[in-house]
Amino acid sequence: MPPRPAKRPPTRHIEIKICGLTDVDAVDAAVAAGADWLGAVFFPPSPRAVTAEEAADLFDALPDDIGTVGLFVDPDEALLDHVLNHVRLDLIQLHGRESPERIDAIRLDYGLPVMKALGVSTPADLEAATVYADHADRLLLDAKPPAGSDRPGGHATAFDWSILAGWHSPLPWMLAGGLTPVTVAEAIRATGAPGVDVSSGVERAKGRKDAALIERFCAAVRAAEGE
Ligand SMILES: O=C(O)c1ccccc1N[C@@H]1O[C@H](COP(=O)(O)O)[C@@H](O)[C@H]1O
Repeated sequence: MPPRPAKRPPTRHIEIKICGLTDVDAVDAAVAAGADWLGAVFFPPSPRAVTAEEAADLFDALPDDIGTVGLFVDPDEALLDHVLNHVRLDLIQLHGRESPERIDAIRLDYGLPVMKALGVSTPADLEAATVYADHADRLLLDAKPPAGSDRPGGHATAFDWSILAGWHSPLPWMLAGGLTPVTVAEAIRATGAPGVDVSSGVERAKGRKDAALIERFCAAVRAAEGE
């Protein structure tokens, strides 16, 4: 019998962030599926918003190798103080119009790394990455919100990934915006993203995560790692 071809081991680890978690079943599904980061949204207009107390319940018993992310939009001190007094966060995601100086202040005050979200629709938008390079720890590239929206992300829309051709990020980065279990492998191939972030694409209804979709999303990423 001819020898069975050796299974190709993954050549890299692509970080997976599941964002906008609101219930313990989805948290358990994300952990079981091998997510690296779990995100909670602290922005009241979002259909995925949780209170600090709810996030503490979701995140308190996580394995040590899973990172927790708090998503904020132009947060003031009162909100950051309140959340960080209740929840163990490993990373602060800033998804608003925070300036480089504001990010410096938040990093200094709270002693946590910051991932700055940048809205992308044209190549010129990538210039912002350089502006934030010496201020943030990570970048998140997301589609811009539709005009008139009450929130700057979580709209299940992707941007044109070809914009990233030849782009070299000055910081570790993640790709976001409209990713799904069906599209994420192609997104990784097209952009070379070292990390991916999903919210809407693993929901059965707005704000309601689906364990099977989380499992399928993570499996698609892990399969793409070996390509
Ligand atoms: O999810 C939200 O409601 C949200 C609100 C305010 C800022 C960002 C938000 N979501 C983040 O946007 C990206 C992309 O999300 P999607 O996969 O396209 O739904 C991701 O980081 C979400 O957590």
